[in-house]
Amino acid sequence: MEALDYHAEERRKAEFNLDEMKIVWAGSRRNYELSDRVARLVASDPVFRKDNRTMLTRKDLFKDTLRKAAHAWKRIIDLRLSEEEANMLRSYVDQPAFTDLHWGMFIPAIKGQGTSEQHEKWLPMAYKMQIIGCYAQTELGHGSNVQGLETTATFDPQTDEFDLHSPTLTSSKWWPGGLGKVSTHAVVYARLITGGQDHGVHGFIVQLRGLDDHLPLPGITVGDIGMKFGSGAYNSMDNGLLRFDHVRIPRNQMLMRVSQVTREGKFVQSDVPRQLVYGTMVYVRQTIVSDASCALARAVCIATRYSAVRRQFGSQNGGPEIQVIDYKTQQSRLFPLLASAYAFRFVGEWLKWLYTDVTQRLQANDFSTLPEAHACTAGLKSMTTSVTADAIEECRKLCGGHGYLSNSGLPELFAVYIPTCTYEGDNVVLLLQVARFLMKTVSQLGSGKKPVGTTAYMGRAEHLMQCRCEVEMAQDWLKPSTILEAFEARAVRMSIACAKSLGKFSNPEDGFAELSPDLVEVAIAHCQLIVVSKFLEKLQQDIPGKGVKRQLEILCNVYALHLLHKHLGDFVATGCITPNQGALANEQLRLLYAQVRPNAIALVDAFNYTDHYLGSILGCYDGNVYQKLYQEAWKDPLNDTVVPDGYLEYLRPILKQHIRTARL
Ligand SMILES: CCCCCCCCCC/C=C\C/C=C/C(=O)SCCNC(=O)CCNC(=O)[C@H](O)C(C)(C)COP(=O)(O)OP(=O)(O)OC[C@H]1O[C@@H](n2cnc3c(N)ncnc32)[C@H](O)[C@@H]1OP(=O)(O)O
Ligand SMILES: Cc1cc2nc3c(=O)[nH]c(=O)nc-3n(C[C@H](O)[C@H](O)[C@H](O)COP(=O)(O)OP(=O)(O)OC[C@H]3O[C@@H](n4cnc5c(N)ncnc54)[C@H](O)[C@@H]3O)c2cc1C
Repeated sequence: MEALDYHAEERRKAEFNLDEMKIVWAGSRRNYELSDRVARLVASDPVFRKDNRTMLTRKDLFKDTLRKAAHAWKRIIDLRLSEEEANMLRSYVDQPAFTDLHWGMFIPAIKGQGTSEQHEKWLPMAYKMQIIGCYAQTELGHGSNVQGLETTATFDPQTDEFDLHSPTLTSSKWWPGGLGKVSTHAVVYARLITGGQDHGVHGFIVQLRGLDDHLPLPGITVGDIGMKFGSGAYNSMDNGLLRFDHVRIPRNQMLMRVSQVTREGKFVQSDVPRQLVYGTMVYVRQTIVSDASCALARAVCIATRYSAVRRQFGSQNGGPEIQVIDYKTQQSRLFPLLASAYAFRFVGEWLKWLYTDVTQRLQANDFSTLPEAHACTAGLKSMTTSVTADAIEECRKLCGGHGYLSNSGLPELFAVYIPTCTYEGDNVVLLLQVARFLMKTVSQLGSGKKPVGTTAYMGRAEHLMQCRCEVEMAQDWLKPSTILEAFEARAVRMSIACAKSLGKFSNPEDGFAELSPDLVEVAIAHCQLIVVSKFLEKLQQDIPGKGVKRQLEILCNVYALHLLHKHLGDFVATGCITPNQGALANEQLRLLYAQVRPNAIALVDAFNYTDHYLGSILGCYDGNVYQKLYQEAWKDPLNDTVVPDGYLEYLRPILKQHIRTARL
């Protein structure tokens, strides 16, 4: 018997080859096959069930997380999964866990900041999970300002050890994931002090708990920081607190790739830039951009499928009502998000390439591209996560009342996702880093130093400052060079205007602080330009499959023109386009939405998400939403009994009070 599919008609409307689009989304046929296999493996395993987790108490949720992590590890070993497959498996399990920090930060910190001897000693144990580690940087009093950390690591030449100490309450480590209840070790960031001199913040490998009894080692106070936003969600993670009372570690546990302390206590700064101490954050920020496309795609998939099932108003002669996806307002809210998911996917792919390139250069002691890698990872992490967090909430609203039900999957997705705007660098703090980089680039324009990479367009500032947009008709906005020039001109004009305003301040730091809201806008304009330009570059590639490239062109235009419409004030105020050209862009945008419409369901099918991963009744593949909502309601614990617990104590006395009153 053929399976019921409420979206069958929608799927028939698609004008492109879905299988080929799935490959474009996955990045390659190999990636597609790997991720498809691993996603199905997770979806079919009852241990990885997650439909009940918002009902669990904190303790039960945490134990469930430990159980899933142990089971995932067993599957990884039994099936001899590669590191890449193992990462995929953990991400499809879709439950924040200590393993994210062990594999995602502890190991990368040792790899990036440790020496080869330190790699040999620590990495084999970490890879086998004989030790479990976390990344302990943030403190109660300082997160963004890493140079303000207070924990000290004082070298004692007598014993060849560091003495780790938390001198104040605010120096308590606070937030590290996996620290609270699980980690046996941590990479701890502390101020290095030798001979009474403070050498700034460095990383140290510190054992926290006994490997036999899991008890904190002497001098260490450790625990969980408490419940976080939402039910389920990030509460599966044991974000922790940590204090040191003169804890001793051997000298060779300082991560010594960037700087060293000799046996005599001499501090040696190598020719590696000190910013490499921040390298793990750069790595994770890069992964967060790709993850943003996944989270956004997930929310968009739910909202798109539901919008095709949901009908409201407009029934004629007793016929069906209108699918809400056919309302132009629904399209103008939903389709830019669909386009953004694809845009973030491609910029994420490019950022991964950039990161790999900078890593190879660093190994060869070429540090020239580090500032750009920092600016790109910081800026794109900030921009994509802010958009995604807002988009998840918009998708909830696009699903009307049912979007607010836990089983729509959207509330939990929102709750898990939003801290991404804060962790790995607060989004505003990161945009200010991008702005610094841009202002530095502008200040060097006259010096003969040619801007390269993502700021190469600034080298054409003279042209971009006075060019005029040539759009006369709506369809002129479909020309890639017209779009690109408008975004470049807007970014460079905003940058130069800010640089000029900064020049009016006698103290540049005062100027930077005063103008910081404008500088944030400049950074956003630059990041949007990067995303638009990488989408356009993607379209230069050979993309096989009937209609696939055409759909991507439509999505790219939607992405660019919706940004232009949203930030029309910037484009017009900087004289990049006229108000009339802005209106033509909006006209073209409406035409593009009509072209997306028949392909919308297939475009979200291309994400290839299993129903397990989506975790949403509204987004399920077959679209059988109402029956599933109805069945699911009866599974709620409140429906275990017809009359609720508490009726006799609390309800009945109120309901019966009129009898007593009447008797009085
Ligand atoms: C496939 C596997 C996937 C695994 C994924 C794992 C994902 C796991 C996710 C788990 C979930 C959550 C984990 C969360 C973890 C955390 O949150 S860890 C803590 C993160 N903390 C932060 O991000 C702090 C943010 N603050 C900073 O980064 C810095 O303090 C800040 C940059 C804001 C300022 O630093 P200063 O040293 O004061 O720098 P400044 O004076 O402004 O700049 C000096 C100079 O240095 C350059 N710079 C700064 N940062 C970097 C960098 N990271 N890399 C390179 N260069 C950097 C800066 O541009 C300046 O350069 P200039 O040329 O002198 O101007
Ligand atoms: C779920 C979660 C997981 C985490 N996991 C880890 C982990 O594993 N390891 C770890 O070490 N840390 C972790 N953290 C901590 C995280 O990295 C920090 O919270 C983050 O870097 C932000 O720092 P903060 O909390 O000090 O924010 P603050 O800097 O105090 O920010 C507060 C406000 O001040 C503003 N602000 C701050 N500085 C400036 C400035 N210079 N200019 C303008 N505005 C400014 C910010 O924009 C924000 O609005 C985690 C945090 C969360 C929420």
